[in-house]
Amino acid sequence: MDRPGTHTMAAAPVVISQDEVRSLLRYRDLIPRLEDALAKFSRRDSADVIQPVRSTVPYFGLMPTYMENDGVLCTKVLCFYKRQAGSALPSVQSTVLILDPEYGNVQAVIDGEVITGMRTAAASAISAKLLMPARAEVLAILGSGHQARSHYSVFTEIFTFKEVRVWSQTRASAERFSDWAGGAVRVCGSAEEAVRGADVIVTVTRATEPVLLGQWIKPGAHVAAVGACRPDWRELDDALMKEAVVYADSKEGAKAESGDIILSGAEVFAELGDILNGTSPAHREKTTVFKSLGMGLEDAVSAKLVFDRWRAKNSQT
Ligand SMILES: NC(=O)C1=CN([C@@H]2O[C@H](COP(=O)(O)OP(=O)(O)OC[C@H]3O[C@@H](n4cnc5c(N)ncnc54)[C@H](O)[C@@H]3O)[C@@H](O)[C@H]2O)C=CC1
Ligand SMILES: O=C(O)C1=NCCCC1
Repeated sequence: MDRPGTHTMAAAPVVISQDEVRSLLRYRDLIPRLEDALAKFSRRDSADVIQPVRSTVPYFGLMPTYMENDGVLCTKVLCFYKRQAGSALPSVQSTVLILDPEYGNVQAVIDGEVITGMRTAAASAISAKLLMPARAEVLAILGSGHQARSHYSVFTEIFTFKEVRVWSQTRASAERFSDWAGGAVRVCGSAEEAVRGADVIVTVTRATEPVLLGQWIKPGAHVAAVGACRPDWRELDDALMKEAVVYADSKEGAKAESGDIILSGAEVFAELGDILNGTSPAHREKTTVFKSLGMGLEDAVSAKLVFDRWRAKNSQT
């Protein structure tokens, strides 16, 4: 593409692999940037963030974000394809593109898997920082796949739990997860056993029917609900959705995509950004649910961090 007045070709995009993303992205850098971006999003100032609800056709989603004041133009493309039995591929495959906001050329093509794992877990960790009870001792994780691992990593990096429990569809997969975590995780035989008495519960399953029931939950617990991102899928039952104070990453996203919200008729009380802006209270003393759908904004912030680090590293050599 010719840049106005120069008649030179735009540089070819750089390709940043999954291993490079893993070496460049750190939760300690990502979390404060995500907090800042979520707060900006909730102020709804279009010069700060324009991020529509994900646009989808069967098996494919597009997640664009424009941050004029920060000079960020970005989109994630994601595909939900069936995996072959035994495949190590994730259920969702994604790529993040960074574009030059002035000229529109693609500057970087970045593998989306590590970004998706880390930014989703970081958003859940932010919800827990804001909403979990003051003395949180027990963490329960339902599900043992890709998101379970990133959630375990960030929750044990930034909080200190006395006990971490996992439940999964099969005992073997929960045991593999516990082995991966160095054996520090108690494998539970049922979801109920895992969540009874837990202070923080993370649901990271591909369930389409509720796996977490309100009757099992300790009053005041915090739930980060990450799966069930389709309008007819559930992870949480009506009792929990109606009893809890429900927060979301984006109210528009939650109302369009979350079966737990749409089918239970629960109200979204506030976004995480509203708490960060001080415009809505964090009801730590009550049972709370953070309904996470995932935002293009989170990918954009993560990808910018990766690209900035990549450029700094590669300009020195
Ligand atoms: N909120 C967000 O930003 C994001 C949400 N997701 C969602 O999070 C969930 C987990 O994603 P990954 O860890 O990448 O998937 P994964 O395929 O790696 O792991 C899924 C886990 O769910 C379990 N599972 C599958 N069906 C189940 C059922 N019927 N009942 C109970 N457990 C079941 C599997 O055994 C496995 O442990 C998915 O629903 C995915 O769509 C994924 C990325 C971002
Ligand atoms: O935000 C994402 O990325 C995803 N959200 C819902 C499920 C698929 C991936």
